[in-house]
Amino acid sequence: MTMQRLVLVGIFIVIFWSILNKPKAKRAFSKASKRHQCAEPAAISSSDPIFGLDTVLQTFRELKEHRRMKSNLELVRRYGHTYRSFPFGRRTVSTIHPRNLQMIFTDIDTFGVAPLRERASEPMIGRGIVSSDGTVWADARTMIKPTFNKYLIADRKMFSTHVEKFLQLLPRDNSEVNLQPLFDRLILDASSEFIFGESFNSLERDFPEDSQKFLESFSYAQQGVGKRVILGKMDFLMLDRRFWDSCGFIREYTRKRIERAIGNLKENEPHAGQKRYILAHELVHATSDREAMCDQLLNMVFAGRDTPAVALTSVFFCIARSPQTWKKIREEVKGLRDEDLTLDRLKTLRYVQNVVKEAVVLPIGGGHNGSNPVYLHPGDSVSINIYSLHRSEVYSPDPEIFRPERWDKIQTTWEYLPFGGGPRHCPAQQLASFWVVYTLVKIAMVYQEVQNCDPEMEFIENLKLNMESLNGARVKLIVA
Ligand code: HEM
Repeated sequence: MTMQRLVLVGIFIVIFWSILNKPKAKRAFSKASKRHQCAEPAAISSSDPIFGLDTVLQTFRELKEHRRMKSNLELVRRYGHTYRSFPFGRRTVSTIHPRNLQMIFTDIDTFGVAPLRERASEPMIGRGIVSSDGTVWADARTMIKPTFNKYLIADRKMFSTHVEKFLQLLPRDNSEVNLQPLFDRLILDASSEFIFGESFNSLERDFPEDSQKFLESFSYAQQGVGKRVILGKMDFLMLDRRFWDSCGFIREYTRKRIERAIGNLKENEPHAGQKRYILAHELVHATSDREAMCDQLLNMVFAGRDTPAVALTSVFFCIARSPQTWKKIREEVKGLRDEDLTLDRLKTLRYVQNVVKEAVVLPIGGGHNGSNPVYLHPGDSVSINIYSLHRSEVYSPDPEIFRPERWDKIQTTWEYLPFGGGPRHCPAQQLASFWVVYTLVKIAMVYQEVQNCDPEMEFIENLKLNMESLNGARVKLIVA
């Protein structure tokens, strides 16, 4: 038999086998579905029920018009807490029901992140704690988690140095300032020092050009990864040279930083029991593979470069529209001295903590009862929308109003997940919360009033991978 014939026979067998097996698989699923008394969730209306191209195009349109999250919330209000759609013909079940969330966040062997994240983000951050499942994730998690706690205890002073530089850049003449780019720089400097051992020094006047280029490339590539997640296997449709150039630059720059960090390893030997916890140095003990190190460190930058800055900007966006809140914060921080600002002391500032909870991801959500289970097929996408979860009216009657006092009464479990949950919850939760609360308190110790300067009162979303305020937080800070 010729080679051509062999190939044709092969193709024929594969097609025949899949036709034969499809009804079998379907039957197995429908049997299992019946056994569990499953029912299909509502399907969102679509003019293309096979390929769902209208759903995909609508997603891109909503992203461009800065209303993707708002539209998601509208879908929840129209279809309920769980519904399905078919972008590119792939069955996607979206849910915000706390019982479903508990299962999804806890059972990480069944609900992996790699099928969605690994392919989309590989050109930028390779494989690591954020993008992968299985042993790649488990090894990285085991190595990284203790570093966060040790670092938090040992090196709190480092953060206060960056905050002092940040405070120097705030106007003292009651003029308008957009806090967003300044928060971005603060968090970039703090997180780069923790990750590489040397800060990118973006708060200094002479912000090095290559650090600046790294930052720009990182933001651009992050947006590209967001688009690639939506496109899935159709990512070849994203013809964007700048995305690939940005990824190339980011990786090259990180390799150089790793070499420098390794060069500085000796200087970081503990002096009198004092040790600085630097992630790159911890990694050197775990692996000698430079590309694996590059992947792990970039995964960390991906997760931590701007998340606390986004939280701080949201806090000030809300405070600027709520003068009462600032008065109460000032009342609570009255009399505090710099040396009081320890992790434990900051945890006792109940009102300040409530403000952060309320603003980081506004109010909270809750579940509808009595719905049937949903049967999931292998390969289905399961999508969780934390924005909609935290705005569900069932748990709290006025979810869109900024009201930190609600946290005096609310106890949450799987209804409030700003740091995720289960085995993959954010390992930097304590550190990031400390950075946010510390910065807020330091500003409140200097300024007696925060006035809004933004003519737009509504929050307009800017969805990159995180959601941030499109207009930042434009305020006047009035010196006490
Ligand atoms: C207010 C700031 C922050 C928020 C709200 C936040 C939130 C989250 C959330 C929701 C997740 C789970 C994501 C998912 O798997 O879908 C996560 C994971 C993660 N975060 Fe954070 N994060 C913050 C700051 C940071 C910082 C500063 C770092 C590092 C310096 C960091 C490192 C990580 C890592 C490595 C993961 C992946 C954990 C894993 O998959 O095992 N985060 N974070």
